[in-house]
Amino acid sequence: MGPVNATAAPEKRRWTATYAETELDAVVRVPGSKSMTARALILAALASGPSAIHRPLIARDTLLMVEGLRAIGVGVDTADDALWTVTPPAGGAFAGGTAVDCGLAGTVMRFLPPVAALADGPVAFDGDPHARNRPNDGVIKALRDLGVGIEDGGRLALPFTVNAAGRVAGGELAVDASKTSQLVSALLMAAPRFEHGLDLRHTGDRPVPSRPYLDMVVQMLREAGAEVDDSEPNRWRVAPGELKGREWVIEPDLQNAAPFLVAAVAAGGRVTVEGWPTETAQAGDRIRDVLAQLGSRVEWSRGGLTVVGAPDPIPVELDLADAAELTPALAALFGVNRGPFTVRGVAHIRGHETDRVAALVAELRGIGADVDEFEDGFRVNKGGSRSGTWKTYADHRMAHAGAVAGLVIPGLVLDDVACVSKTWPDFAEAWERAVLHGGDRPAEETEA
Ligand SMILES: O=C(O)C1=C[C@@H](OP(=O)(O)O)[C@@H](O)[C@H](O)C1
Ligand SMILES: C=C(OP(=O)(O)O)C(=O)O
Repeated sequence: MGPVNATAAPEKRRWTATYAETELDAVVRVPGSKSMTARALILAALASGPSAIHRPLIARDTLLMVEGLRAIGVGVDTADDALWTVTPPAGGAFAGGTAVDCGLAGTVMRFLPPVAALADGPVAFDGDPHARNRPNDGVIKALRDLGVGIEDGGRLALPFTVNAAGRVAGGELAVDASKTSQLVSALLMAAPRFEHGLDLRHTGDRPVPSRPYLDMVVQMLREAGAEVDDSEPNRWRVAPGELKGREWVIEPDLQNAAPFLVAAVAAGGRVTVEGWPTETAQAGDRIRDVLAQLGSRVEWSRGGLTVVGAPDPIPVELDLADAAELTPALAALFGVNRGPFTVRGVAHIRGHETDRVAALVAELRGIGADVDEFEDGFRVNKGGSRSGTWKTYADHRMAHAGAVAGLVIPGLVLDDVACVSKTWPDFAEAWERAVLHGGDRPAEETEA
């Protein structure tokens, strides 16, 4: 079982980031992928029979998804931390007349409404205060275009109610998914249950960000038995049909792993993330190329992926449109005593847990860095090293960034580290273990 009240917004907790007195030598075990767990839960709920999810992520976002599914009549047994079982409602009939708390989870606020649209009555959605500022106009407009009634008080954002009538006709649909790829993932997963399936096009002026997540959803839909044609750019066709209940095995979360690998560069030394998949659709896999580009050694050893940090990382200009969640940790790496460093292509992270471009620029300037802000990114001209308070803005990845900065800046205090509960409640403890005690298995035991 997860901690009590693990779906509530966490109480704030100050934390002095762990300072790295010496080079790192750690082997780290990270929890399951948020994105795979969320998709497995949704596909299992839509399936015609029960499913099992091995090594699910147990964190606020996925527990909110579980609660949301339970609210519409899905049976989810979470008693065993290593294996969740999901039982769809009899006849696939989701229950209306209920409410869903999205917390701050993009996956919940986007993935669940199209499923709720199949329920037999209204389903109300709301979330944390900042969740109301996150872009959700795409989901609301798409469901309206599909003939589903939505009450949103004209806000085109949370809170809103899906006035479900038990069926969605489906068919052709055009959306602008430039603010979030999750809009496409959400519609594709529910599509096999639409009477005519879905012929979805992205017609926005800007590209869909975070594209590996679309490969992930297509792959998982096919594994569940759906017929998906994604052969044309910006178009996805999903045939109506049954989704099968099945066994899902969740990979380690590579976005949560990334700051640990970045730490090997920031503090020097080597860090291994156990069980890194050799083939994956996870966007976080991009960190391998990025760290190699900076001059680090990246190799398969010690039961996972090992990074030996570049002593003098090469300044880079990165387009992180496809893997933008890597931005905070990399910004902290170059923002302390280093630079130049440029990230572009990440305008959409202004709509993440906080405006991450603005937040990173503010916190890097707070430690004395010279930074230019652009609409779609920023440039660190010269890093800083002033200690003080690093604000996290209720954003787990801002906490990860503060942890990276604090490896090198003695006494850096994060105003709140509890926000990590969104995807890894024990992040701070795991970080401390990795920096001070060799991580989850002493490295000398794993020498091959
Ligand atoms: O589909 C998913 O599981 C995700 C897609 C991405 O969203 P955006 O496309 O909004 O960046 C990513 O940032 C998020 O953490 C998880
Ligand atoms: C953007 C993120 O989350 P969400 O799924 O809430 O969009 C994230 O985890 O970095």
